[in-house]
This record gives sequence, structure tokens and C-alpha cells, in this order.
Amino acid sequence: MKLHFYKYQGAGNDFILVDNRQLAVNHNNPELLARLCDRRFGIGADGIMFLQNADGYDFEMVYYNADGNPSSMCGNGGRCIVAFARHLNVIGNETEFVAVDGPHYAKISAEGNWVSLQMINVDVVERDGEAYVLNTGSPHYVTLAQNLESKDVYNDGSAIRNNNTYKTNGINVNFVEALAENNGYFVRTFERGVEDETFACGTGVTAVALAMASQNNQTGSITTPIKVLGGDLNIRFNYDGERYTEIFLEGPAERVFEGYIEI
Ligand SMILES: N[C@@H](CCC[C@H](N)C(=O)O)C(=O)O
Repeated sequence: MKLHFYKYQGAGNDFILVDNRQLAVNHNNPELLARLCDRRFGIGADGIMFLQNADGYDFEMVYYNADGNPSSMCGNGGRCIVAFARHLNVIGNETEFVAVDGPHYAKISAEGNWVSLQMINVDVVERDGEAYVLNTGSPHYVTLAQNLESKDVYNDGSAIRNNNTYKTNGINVNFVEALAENNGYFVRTFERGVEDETFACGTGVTAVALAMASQNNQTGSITTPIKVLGGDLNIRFNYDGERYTEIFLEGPAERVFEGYIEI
């Protein structure tokens, strides 16, 4: 069978997208999905998504990590699938879709390449030593770093992700450095399920923005710009000192190419 796929990227976090509204593809096949995501033997991507019909919603987002396993929420993937749904004319400029962590509202620019995605509310931020641990749809470890540009994110991230606390369920590891003149943060992320550094992680930068608000005792309506290896993202949210609500992850989502591959 020939699979018609699309390739999207959001700040360099890249994904394979498949229109599976007819349920033509059985995606319960980790070996196949891992091969499609492989950068040498397949199309190459940090994850693969299937757009499917869902009662009461515009569509369902079914997300797998690059290792072929079903994953928790992917923020940049969520933004990319909204751009894909717009391209397929499944939605207009606003949508309510459902993902593994529940319903999401999103808005897309008229040009179709800037997506603002509402993320789940967050009530619990834990500490692991100096680090912050929280779930923004996916689990994240947030730790401050110095000289982040030259940090060995692969080895340092992998060591945390595979330590005794996290190795069973895994965790995504985010290293953070404040940018000069209160211009937000620079973030590099080691992603579970890719088992490597990615160029951006949407749930990761969201976790960073929330954790930094807590660290800086900031409350109210907060906007946090974040620089990642693949570009710029923005997080807006409200924080009352206990609960984070109205959380929006914003940034680019672009179609790179489409094609066919034998599966
Ligand atoms: N790239 C993502 C996160 C995808 C899920 C992650 N790899 C996990 O297993 O938790 C994002 O943009 O949020």
C-alpha cells in the first residue's frame, strides 16, 4: 500500500501527518511508525500523527513518538495538526479538537502558518532538588543551566531521563537559561520517545514558562517568549499562585512537503 503523507514542522519539531479520516491506515504497528520516522531509512521526523474523525469535535489527534510508541500530548504536534486540518479544509480559523489529554481549542492565522493552541490547566508543580517537575500534557523536568549553547544536552538529558526516578516512565528534560534584558528564556530539550535532543518541544517550553513564573513569584496574566534551536515560541497564561489556567502555546506551523511511501 502507498501511504500519502505530509511533513510539517513547528519551530523545528518535525512531524509526519496522515489524513486517516477513512481509517485506511492501521497505525497499531510500532515497527512501521519507527521506520517512517527514521531519518536514514524513512521519511524522518520527531513523531507521527493521524488526523481522525471524533464525535463532538472537529477531529482527533492521534500522536506517536519517533520510536513508534503512543505518546502523551505533543504541543508542537498539536499546532501542526491544526495547520494540517486547515489545509484539508476540515476546519476554518478556529477549532475544538480532541487529543490524548482531552479537548483543545486552537486558532490559526489567516495565512495558515501561525497557531495558538490552548493547553491543559496545570495544578501541580513538584520539585526534584532544584528542578521543577510538572505535566503540561506530557511530563517535564525543568532545570536551570549555564552556557546552555555549549551544553551536552544529549548526555546530560539522557542521564536524567534514565535515572532511577524516571527510567520506568521516562520524562522530557528541559535545560533553561534566562535571556538578557528580561527577553524570556533559551531552552534546549531532550525528548523521551525520540531519545535525543529535538529542535523544540511545545509541552516543554510551556512547562518552562510555568516553572519560571513560580520561581520568580510572578502572578497574574503572564507572557513568556522562548527561544529554541528551531525558532521562537510564545506562552501566555494566568497564574494565581496555585493554578495555571488559560495556557496558550503559540508559534509557527509549516507544511514542508508531501509525498507517498510504500508501507
Ligand atoms: N514534541 C513534543 C512532546 C512529544 C511527547 C514527548 N516526546 C513525550 O513522550 O512526552 C511537544 O512539542 O510537546
